[in-house]
Amino acid sequence: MEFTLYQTASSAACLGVIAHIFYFKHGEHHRQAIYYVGTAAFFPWIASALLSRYYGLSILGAVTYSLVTEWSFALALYTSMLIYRAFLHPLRNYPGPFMAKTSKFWHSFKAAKMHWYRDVWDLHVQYGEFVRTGPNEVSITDPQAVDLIHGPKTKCIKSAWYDMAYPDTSLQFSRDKAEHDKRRRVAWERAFSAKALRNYDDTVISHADQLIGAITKFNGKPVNVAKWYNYFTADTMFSLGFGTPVNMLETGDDHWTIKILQDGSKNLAALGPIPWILCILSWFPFLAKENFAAKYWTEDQIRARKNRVVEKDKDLMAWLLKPLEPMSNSAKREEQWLMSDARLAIVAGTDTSTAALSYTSYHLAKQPELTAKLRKELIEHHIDKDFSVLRLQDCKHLQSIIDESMRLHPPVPDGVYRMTPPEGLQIGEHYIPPNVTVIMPTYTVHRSPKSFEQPNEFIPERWTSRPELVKDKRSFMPFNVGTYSCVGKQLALNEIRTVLAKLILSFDIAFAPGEDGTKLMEETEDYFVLGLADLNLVFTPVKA
Ligand code: HEM
Repeated sequence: MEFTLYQTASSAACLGVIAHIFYFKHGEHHRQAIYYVGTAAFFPWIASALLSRYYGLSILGAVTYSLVTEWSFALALYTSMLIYRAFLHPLRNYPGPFMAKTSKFWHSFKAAKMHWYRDVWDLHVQYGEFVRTGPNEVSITDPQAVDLIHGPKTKCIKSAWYDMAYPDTSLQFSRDKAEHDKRRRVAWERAFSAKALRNYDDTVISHADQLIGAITKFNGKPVNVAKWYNYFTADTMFSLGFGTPVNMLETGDDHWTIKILQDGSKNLAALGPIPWILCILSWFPFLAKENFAAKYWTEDQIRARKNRVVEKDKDLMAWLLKPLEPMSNSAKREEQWLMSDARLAIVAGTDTSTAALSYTSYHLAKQPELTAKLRKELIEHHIDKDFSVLRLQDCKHLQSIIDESMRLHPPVPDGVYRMTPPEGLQIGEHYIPPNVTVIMPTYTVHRSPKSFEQPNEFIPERWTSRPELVKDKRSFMPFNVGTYSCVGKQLALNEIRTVLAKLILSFDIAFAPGEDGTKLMEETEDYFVLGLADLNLVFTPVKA
């Protein structure tokens, strides 16, 4: 061999630095991660075979040269990357924990503890409104960033986080703006038009009545509402999504698919910050056997729904099955959109509304006088005599209590990940360079003293008679705002208002003995949506 081991290692190390500076430092690489890992796994053995065949090295010598080459390359590449991220990166002057600047593993490690939104809150208390939470990521609580990042005219797009299901896609996970806007227009917005929503009222009301029936049967004994609200939202979303409920309200038990979907979301919480790992794992479906079982089960339900005649436009699936225009020329791709959007409806529409209902009920139990006030309002609007989902939206106090609960406890507390456009983003005095992930952490934004007076206090009147307590309304965004905002918002509000109105008209609501809501506040898990801890309440029938 003409080169010494030392010369080989030095050359490989130089190549590693060059690879970082001229290739890996630019653009996105997570989708190709499987090829890099494959190359790293096979390179030493192929190189060893070539070296022993053409350079006459012994097997041991060839393997040594190959491994030294690979490891020197990798070590230099990672060292170059770490030095760049820590000291030379355009975000180097943004404050944040040192470990966060060097690797997303730091975020992943923290997120695995399932309290990420509170960790981010602590970071903002320590570092201010702009915090570097990753090598290429800034978390922002400044209200003037809302329009720039999320508003209708924003040039920001969805970040690499949305590739966690790649190559599978759905409305929420589509990163291609034109494709996303088309899918939203041809299917989802029609499914949630004011007219379409009225067709879902009967389903919402009938599941709400089932819930009230189930709670009545508890006869004053404690009810874990976090669980029962989840039965309601899941049954409603399965009824609207697939045209048939999963009967959780009837059996009083979790359906296995809901449990798997929730467990799957938990695993994604820890790995979501590192999309390249998820892209690699997607090549090994046997690692997520249960998730695939749930996926195939939901796909069977959709096929069954396709063959079932349902009263005209009575469910959401009716609209997903007949988009205004196809998304592509391929029938296989159309089928993929249908399947993933139907799954999205279930995931997006259950845990979120469950959280909103549970936290609002927590506040009702904490301040019993609120229930009496709301009951009076409902009676004034004749909701007790002539129940109407539509007219519930005129009940301003009810809405203020829902809004104030969602302000203090947003069901998607982490916020959503966006990427700055090629020209970067100027937010006041702060310039964020191009292709940087930006996130507005909803929980922290909702409690910003810059936007709300007494930000940590539950004061529903800030949404009615005391508007001076809202200093910057842009900061209130539980459903997010702009092009990518929640398309199911009105359905969610209809569900939440209906259940609350029916409960308030039927029961007085109080904490169960030994309950004060601490568990809900302290032990609820954050995995992008919330995995709620128990909340035990007692419901006493209202005297006629
Ligand atoms: C209180 C309840 C709810 C809250 C707080 C909520 C919140 C959100 C948020 C913050 C987003 C943005 C996610 C992102 O950009 O990654 C979103 C998107 C979405 N939500 Fe909701 N949601 C709720 C209920 C629902 C319901 C009942 C549905 C019905 C299917 C639904 C369907 C969707 C869909 C399809 C998207 C994707 C929209 C898009 O990317 O264009 N959500 N939601």
